Amino acid sequence: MIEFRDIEKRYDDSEPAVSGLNLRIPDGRITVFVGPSGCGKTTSLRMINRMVDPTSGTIEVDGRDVSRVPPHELRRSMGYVMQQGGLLPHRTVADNVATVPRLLGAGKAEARGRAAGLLERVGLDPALAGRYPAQLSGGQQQRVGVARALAADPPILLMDEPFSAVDPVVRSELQRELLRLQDELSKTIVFVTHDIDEAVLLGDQVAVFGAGGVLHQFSPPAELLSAPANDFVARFVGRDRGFRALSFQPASRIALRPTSAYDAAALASAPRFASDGSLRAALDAVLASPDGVAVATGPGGHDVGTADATDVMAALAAVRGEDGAGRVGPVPAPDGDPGSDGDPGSDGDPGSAAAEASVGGPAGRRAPGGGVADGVA
Ligand SMILES: Nc1ncnc2c1ncn2[C@@H]1O[C@H](COP(=O)(O)OP(=O)(O)OP(=O)(O)O)[C@@H](O)[C@H]1O
Repeated sequence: MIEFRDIEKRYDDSEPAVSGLNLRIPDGRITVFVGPSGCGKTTSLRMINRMVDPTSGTIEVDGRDVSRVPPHELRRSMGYVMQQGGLLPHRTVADNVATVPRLLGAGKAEARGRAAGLLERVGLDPALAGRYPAQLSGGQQQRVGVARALAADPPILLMDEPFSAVDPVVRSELQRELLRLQDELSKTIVFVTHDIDEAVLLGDQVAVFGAGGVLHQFSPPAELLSAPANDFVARFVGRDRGFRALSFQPASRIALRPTSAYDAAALASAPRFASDGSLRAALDAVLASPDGVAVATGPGGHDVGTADATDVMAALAAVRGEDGAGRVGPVPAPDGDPGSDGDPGSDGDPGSAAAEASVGGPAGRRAPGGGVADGVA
């Protein structure tokens, strides 16, 4: 576990970059730091591996105060991926990745073999291994950056806006790839972004920062969407948070109709959604259907029933009727902010409801069957 205790960081006499930060980052999960520009996300991330030292307070990793650990030793246990990949321009892709095992004492052949395995793992075409970074696309460079960060097999991965410089399609691919990798590797990942959609998609836990490096909320994404801690978080999450929250409700709540009730020809071309996916993906399929009817598929890909908008809304109404964590909405509109665009700028509300920074219960990242990954992209 990574624990921030009463952390403050001041670079100079101006407003603190981070203030009063108390946070416990769980092992084996993805924790996302999100917030508008300049709110201390990168500073907080860099204090974990001592690229930046706090002005006061302590950070512990597995109970060890990081200020007592030599930075080079600390960084061996933490991979770091930055926005531009941070690759060495005069070394080939394979050498960029093999450098880390070489530094850790592996022989040349072993390091090369490990690099090839890692590049395959992050989905990079082996034919690109001999190229130089400048000969790769932005998305390919980021894959190499992730492979390099994983080369020492560190338990912790720090990722600073790793996908922000690539186009939306590649970004979505990289996000899915990261979730797939994480299912295999279960690293403790701390991921910085200013994009709330990315935070909600990737995070098991999401920390929302505001002006002056104040933490406003630390919650699983479903809770962030259904119960923002204050007006600042509500504005940051955006007006369509109710729709986004559908990503966390299972499509299995829909009472499906038999496929035999519909015209076979219309059925063949109707959009599909996974019956074990999310309500959001189901609603999307229904809305995309010319006839307003979508077909649910089972785990083997075969058709198991159909649904229309009424069926999806009935499932939603059932969810909304329930108490507790399954709540989708409604969420009270933030005072005086009828037209939020999801980016509250720097007009945070540091004095409002204190951020709850303890880590509770199991994370609720995705609806059963990984439906969110499809639904949010
Ligand atoms: N080396 C530095 N010297 C002085 N001030 C700094 C330094 N690094 C960051 N800051 C200031 O600290 C504050 C927080 O910066 P930080 O980079 O942590 O924010 P951020 O939330 O990651 O922003 P962005 O999303 O724009 O990357 C900002 O006001 C920034 O100007």
